[in-house]
Amino acid sequence: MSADTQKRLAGEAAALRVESGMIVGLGTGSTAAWFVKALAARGLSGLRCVPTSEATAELARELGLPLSTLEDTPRIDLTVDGADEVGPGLALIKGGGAALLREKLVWEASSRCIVIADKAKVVPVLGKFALPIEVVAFGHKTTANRIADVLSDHEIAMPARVRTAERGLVRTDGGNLIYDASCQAIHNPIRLADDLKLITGVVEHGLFLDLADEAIIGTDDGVELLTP
Ligand SMILES: O=C[C@H](O)[C@H](O)[C@H](O)COP(=O)(O)O
Repeated sequence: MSADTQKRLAGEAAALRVESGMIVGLGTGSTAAWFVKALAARGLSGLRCVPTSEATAELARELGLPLSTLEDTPRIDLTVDGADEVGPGLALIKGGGAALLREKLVWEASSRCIVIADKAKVVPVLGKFALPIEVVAFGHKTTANRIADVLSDHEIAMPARVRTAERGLVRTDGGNLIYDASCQAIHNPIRLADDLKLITGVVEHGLFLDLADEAIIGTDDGVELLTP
């Protein structure tokens, strides 16, 4: 079974957790898109959906899901979102699609968060997937030097690299830049998360710790449920 089919199964299973009248946080990425499609197909009444990116907002709009904002609906009942890695205790790396800041704001405003992923995303130790770090553009090279110092304190030798695409530096929906830190193994995610947050110029990082209440993992045999 392909990774995409596993993502679809996870997205469809998560859509069944949504009830009419809920305020729902919509994640970003290819897995979250399956959830958005499955949710729209259910045709539930009274939903209000808070998207975590412009891309998700556009998809939800096309599918006729009623959109809201964190300003208008600051308390969210349930958020469903993908992840780049799902580690022990449902510690996550997110931000491969550069949406980590809005995602974290929506996750933290949610009573319940479900992460959905294909089986290959489940890892024994976080860090094979490069950790995204969102940085303000002003002085970003100076900020990158400070990030390198923190990484080196964590025995991570490779400095983080600014994310680029065909048209130059990748900008987030908020206009910031992304640095990707190739960590290989993050032995103390809590301390790394704290240390990165202390750097002026770092807006957010992709470590989502203690936020996911449940994981729905698509596998070749259906879905597997994980709890922290
Ligand atoms: O910024 C993007 C998000 O954190 C995504 O949820 C994450 O990158 C997973 O994306 P995908 O489902 O496409 O693998």
